[in-house]
Amino acid sequence: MARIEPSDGIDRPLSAPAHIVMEGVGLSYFTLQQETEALRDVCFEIARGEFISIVGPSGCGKSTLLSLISGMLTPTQGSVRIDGEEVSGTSSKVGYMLQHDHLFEWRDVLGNLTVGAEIRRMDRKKARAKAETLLERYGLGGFAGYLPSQLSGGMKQRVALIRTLVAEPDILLLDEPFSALDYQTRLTLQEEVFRIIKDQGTTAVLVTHDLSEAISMADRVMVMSSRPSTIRSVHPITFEEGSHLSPWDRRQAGRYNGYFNAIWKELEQR
Ligand SMILES: Nc1ncnc2c1ncn2[C@@H]1O[C@H](COP(=O)(O)OP(=O)(O)OP(=O)(O)O)[C@@H](O)[C@H]1O
Repeated sequence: MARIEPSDGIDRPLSAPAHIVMEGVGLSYFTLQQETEALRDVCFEIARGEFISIVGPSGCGKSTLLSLISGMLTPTQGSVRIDGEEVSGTSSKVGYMLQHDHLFEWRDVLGNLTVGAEIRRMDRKKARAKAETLLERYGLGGFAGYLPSQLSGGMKQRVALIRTLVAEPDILLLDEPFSALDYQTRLTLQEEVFRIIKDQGTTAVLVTHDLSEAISMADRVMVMSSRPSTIRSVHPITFEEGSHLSPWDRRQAGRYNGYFNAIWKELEQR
């Protein structure tokens, strides 16, 4: 029987330089009626090019964590740094992919891909050329003139990913990007998105409720506790068969079930 590496849940120092660092991060939401403490004393480092999955109970603060990395939220305590610099506001270096594609229905695929460049008043020609190259590379070459309503759900999510990549982000934040898709499309897109991220060497942080997705895509899986949430444990995911197995191959690999059972038990304990 295949053995899995023991994981004591303790985060180890990175072997590569840190790309994203959170130190003592706390985040509370304030409304007229109440204060909601979402995160407390969150500390972690993510290396450049690393793929991290975040799992945890519903409402524990996973999306909040991504918003802090993206600069859409500012921590109430502690600091968030990217490449050693304190995050202050949003940046085109950080891309976001969400559960729903949020494509503009009245713009064709190419128009959707270049909208970010237009808003940021970047070179339109350059953005258009980049968009066309990416469409070609990722199998949507013939669809530049299609409207979103003429595409399948999986194709629309692929366009949403390409739209993010046009800005050449260093960091990709993925907030349940496959959860609205049917099972077969979800598996196919996981394969494609994984390959694209590895091709580009992008640092990726995936929030998901699907433990199988978390384990099959990530270098490390972070488990969050319930609210006020902190990082409960970190599980490095390694396979004897090699480090560049696709998500599909990882699911068939010997250590996969061991990881699944260990993390599932933790999630059950809350
Ligand atoms: N804008 C807001 N104002 C007040 N409270 C908020 C706001 N956004 C989130 N919260 C609260 O903060 C907590 C964390 O929310 P968040 O969306 O980050 O959790 P999550 O782990 O991503 O949830 P889920 O797994 O259900 O998607 C929740 O209790 C939520 O109700």
